[in-house]
Amino acid sequence: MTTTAPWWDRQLPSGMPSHRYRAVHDRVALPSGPRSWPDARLTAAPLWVPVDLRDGNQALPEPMDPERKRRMFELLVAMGYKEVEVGYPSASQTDFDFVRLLAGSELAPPDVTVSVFTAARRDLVERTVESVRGLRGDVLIHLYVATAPLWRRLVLRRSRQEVLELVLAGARDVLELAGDLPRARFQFSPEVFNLTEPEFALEVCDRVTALWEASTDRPVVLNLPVTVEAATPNVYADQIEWMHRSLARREAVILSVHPHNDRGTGVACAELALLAGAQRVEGCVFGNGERTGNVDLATLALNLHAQGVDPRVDFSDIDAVRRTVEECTGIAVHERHPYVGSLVHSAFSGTHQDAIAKGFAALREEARAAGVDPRELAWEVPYLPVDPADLGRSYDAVVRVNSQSGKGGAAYLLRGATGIELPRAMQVDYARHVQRLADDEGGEVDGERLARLLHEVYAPEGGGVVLHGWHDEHPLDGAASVTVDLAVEGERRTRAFPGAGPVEALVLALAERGVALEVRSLAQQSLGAGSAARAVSFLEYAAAGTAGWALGLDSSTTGANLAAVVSAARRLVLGRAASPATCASGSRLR
Ligand SMILES: CC(=O)SCCNC(=O)CCNC(=O)[C@H](O)C(C)(C)COP(=O)(O)OP(=O)(O)OC[C@H]1O[C@@H](n2cnc3c(N)ncnc32)[C@H](O)[C@@H]1OP(=O)(O)O
Ligand SMILES: CC(C)C(=O)C(=O)O
Repeated sequence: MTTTAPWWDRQLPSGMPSHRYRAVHDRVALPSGPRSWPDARLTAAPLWVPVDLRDGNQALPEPMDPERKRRMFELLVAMGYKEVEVGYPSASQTDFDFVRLLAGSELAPPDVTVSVFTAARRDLVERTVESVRGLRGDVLIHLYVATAPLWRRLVLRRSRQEVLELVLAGARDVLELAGDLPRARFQFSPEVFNLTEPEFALEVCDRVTALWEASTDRPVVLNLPVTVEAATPNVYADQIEWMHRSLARREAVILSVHPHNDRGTGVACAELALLAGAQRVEGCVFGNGERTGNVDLATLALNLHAQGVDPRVDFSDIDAVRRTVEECTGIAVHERHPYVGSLVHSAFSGTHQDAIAKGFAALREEARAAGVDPRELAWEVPYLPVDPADLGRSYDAVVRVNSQSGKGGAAYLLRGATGIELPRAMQVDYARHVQRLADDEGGEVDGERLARLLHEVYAPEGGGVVLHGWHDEHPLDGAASVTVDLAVEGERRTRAFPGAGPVEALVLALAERGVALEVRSLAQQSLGAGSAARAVSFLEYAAAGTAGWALGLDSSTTGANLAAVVSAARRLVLGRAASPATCASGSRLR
């Protein structure tokens, strides 16, 4: 195969020392075998195990104090997690005390399994077992030993055989010290599984499950971690599928994964591992953990939700979850974090806003036609993979306006802030003003500012045009007429216009005073209901080679129409003052 780059690829060697690294395939060869994960589908949530209180906690610059541990635990339980790794009780007094707190209180419900972590050292196992005595529910004693060659050579300084013996000695200690605890089960993790020779990982795991006599009544958790992510997720999927097919006592094993996120593909690793036969996932709620973190349980759960699969944990108030996690870890969740970031349901760009607004309108219309709440309908809104309302978010932040936005976004936000639905052609004109404002002021334009802008542009004050009053007369023996009491630039006159309607009369009165305009279209909308109802009029006018829009608001539709004509006249007068050639903010007629 040639390595010559095609003509369209002009990238040059970077000069970075990439030659110092070796691909995982060159370090750990996976035995070939059948592979079914590429065709599998995720149809059910796995057993989730948050390790925020252990793996997440050990990675914090300032580990959680007892109060924060407690809050995190309560949150996890309230969200519906049924197995929680609560600490490394032999490693710190805080962790030991926390497990004792759980044992001596009602904090851990009986249906929640409490998992505790230990290395393979007898004194550490002893202390671990001491910590869990008296717990009401199931207990999982989680033993780990690194099995990968680099760790064997540099960290443990033991041969393969010696590492196997270390594991078995630890497993014997666990069995001896905790085997008689009524509700204890065991877990083993060959740490750095992903960089361990598969046959060795298999041998170690099979020896442990044999020693612990794994059975369907007392299954053993085999947790195969991506301790340091080092390969593309398909490699991990192959490793998991091979283990899944090769393990002895498979029916007595709960196959678990524990991906880290060094390559940024922890979520992909977990998902592909589930396709490949894993049944349980360890991770942290928003991906806290060593280096780039543990796999993000929120993303995994909500990825399922967004595919129509019940995640079996509750993220319906995701911001409350985020606040607690942030307070407990002291680490802020990024604005672009999947599902939970403050910006992830917001669209600033015009085409996205347009599409989202159309999606919402279609949903509203479908719901209206079917006589149901929109939340009962299948979610199909472009650019929004999930309904923000499912996560306890309002729609307020969905569309946000800045200089990248278009007419759809501005109109959408204005509608939310004022209830006013601009006619489509007026949206185009208004968007130009919004764009100018966003460019001039920089940053974001909120709904309140959009409402002010609407009034400033389309219903300006001043211009010397004041409609003091009007009335119509319908004499029984004569022609109807409308009388208009109008001031233009300080000069007030009252005049009757026989045969004219109110709008026409006002237009004629203005023309007499040198403010000529032609009404091209007039549309109305009512705002609110009952005695508080108000009418809004949208007037499109032409005058002296220009066209423009004006807005009128009043308690009656006629009053709103007349107010819109006054607004148009003011715009013309103000525009003349600003520039004799063009009308203020109006567009020239072609
Ligand atoms: C991938 C993971 O997340 S693993 C979990 C990591 N978590 C933590 O380390 C948090 C808490 N840890 C601690 O507080 C400490 O490491 C303790 C209390 C457990 C042990 O402390 P120390 O006895 O001082 O050992 P220290 O941490 O310096 O070094 C680890 C020792 O354990 C050995 N070791 C490492 N893993 C294991 C294991 N799974 N089983 C047995 N021994 C192990 C190392 O080879 C090293 O031994 P050495 O001192 O003979 O070289
Ligand atoms: C030992 C296991 C579970 C672990 O924390 C890891 O490998 O990251």
